[in-house]
Amino acid sequence: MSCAVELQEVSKVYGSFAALRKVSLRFEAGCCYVLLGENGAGKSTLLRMVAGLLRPTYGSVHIVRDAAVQPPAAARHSIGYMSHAPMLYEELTALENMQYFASLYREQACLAPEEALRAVGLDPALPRAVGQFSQGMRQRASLARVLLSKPELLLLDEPFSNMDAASARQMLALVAGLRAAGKTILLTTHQRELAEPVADFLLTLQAGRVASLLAGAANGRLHTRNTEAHI
Ligand SMILES: Nc1ncnc2c1ncn2[C@@H]1O[C@H](COP(=O)(O)OP(=O)(O)OP(=O)(O)O)[C@@H](O)[C@H]1O
Repeated sequence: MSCAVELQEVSKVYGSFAALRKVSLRFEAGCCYVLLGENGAGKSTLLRMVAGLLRPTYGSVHIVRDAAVQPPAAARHSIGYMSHAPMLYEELTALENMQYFASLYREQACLAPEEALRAVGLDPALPRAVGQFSQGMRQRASLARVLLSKPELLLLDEPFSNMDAASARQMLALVAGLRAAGKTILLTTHQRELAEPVADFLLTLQAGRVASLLAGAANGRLHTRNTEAHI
């Protein structure tokens, strides 16, 4: 099962300022959308709204899973949101972090902590605290935390930020693997050239509006759907 997302006439207004203006879009299930746009264009606002962390001032956001159409809050078990901040405990190891977050998913089948770390190429036995990790490792640990709950819809805010080129390529390969596993992915980035190979669609926002929606390099490339995939 995979999630599609529908936005109808969505606006987000702060005081007299509109961060998003009448955005109507459908994000198709199993596709990777790369969200582009200058600082302040509204990318994070859109992602946070799909995650159910922000409510639209006007309009509606719905998550569509098979026949079920739900607001994000009701579909939260299907949604994995990775924010700018890693949201990990710096003094704990990656495994201890995963064990802690897995313990929060009592009513939901989730990945084993070790499995989530291996899925992002981290050694669960690494005795180092996350605070001592490189930015690339930290971001991968953050992705592992998101993958723990086996979300079908992944919302990744700047997953390549502040990384060296090798770490960014590693993260990109992980995103490509998740796409191949049939996840729906919305990711924001300022690095268009880097992300384009995994994009089914490139969505550019400008001052809170959709400026363009173009086919990306991965568009039409068959997904190697792997129903056995755990990620
Ligand atoms: N809580 C808030 N109160 C007031 N204005 C806000 C709030 N959150 C966001 N904004 C404004 O809304 C606009 C869109 O912000 P958003 O973070 O979505 O942009 P972005 O495209 O993700 O930018 P960046 O690439 O810098 O992360 C910005 O002008 C921002 O200052």
